[in-house]
Amino acid sequence: MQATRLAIPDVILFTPKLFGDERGFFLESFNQQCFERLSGLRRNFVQDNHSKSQKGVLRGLHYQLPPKAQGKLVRVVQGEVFDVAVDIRKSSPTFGRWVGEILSEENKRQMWIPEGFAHGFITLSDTAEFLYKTTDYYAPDYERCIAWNEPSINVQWPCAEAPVLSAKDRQGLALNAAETFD
Ligand SMILES: Cc1cn([C@H]2C[C@H](O)[C@@H](COP(=O)(O)OP(=O)(O)O[C@H]3O[C@@H](C)C(=O)[C@@H](O)[C@H]3O)O2)c(=O)[nH]c1=O
Repeated sequence: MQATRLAIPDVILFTPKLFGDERGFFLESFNQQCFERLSGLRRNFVQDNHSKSQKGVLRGLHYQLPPKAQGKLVRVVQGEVFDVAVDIRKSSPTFGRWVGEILSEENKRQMWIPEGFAHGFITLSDTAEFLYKTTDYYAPDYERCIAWNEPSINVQWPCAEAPVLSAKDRQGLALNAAETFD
């Protein structure tokens, strides 16, 4: 496993070591010791999630507030997405800034989205299956959504047409109206 810190260095891109042979391939999709060594963090992942999306579907920008904040370790096992993390920690020098990376079946990369970040992705392939581990349980009362197209964040989503959104995501808040992290 190789780790690269992104322009917001608390967000980490992991590239697993791939063992290919005539049967196919093998990789370690999660190894607690490697995660701790490469990130310098100790986290207890308690939930695994799996979603499938059609092309043009955008899910985000989502987060849970403390005491139910979630760190997320995300990856794609089928298809391709553009995955985005937005720093919403008020005390951070990069508050309101975003980073984005392509995650795909092909590159097998994983992104660590720490607590204190809003997260979203857009599906670039016909379909995409998205898997992620979280450091706390789903808690709908603490769940919040910032609008995917919040102008002050200005994520450069790689899509020409209007994305497909859930009813909830169409109600995403402006950054200055959203509860964020102290
Ligand atoms: C996220 C989640 C949803 N659900 C249910 C609630 C709802 O009926 C259905 C679909 O939920 P949503 O529309 O919120 O799913 P989705 O839009 O895929 O939400 C996810 O988006 C990405 C970007 C994230 O970062 C995740 O943390 C999560 O917020 O699944 C759970 O039971 N457990 C969960 O952990």
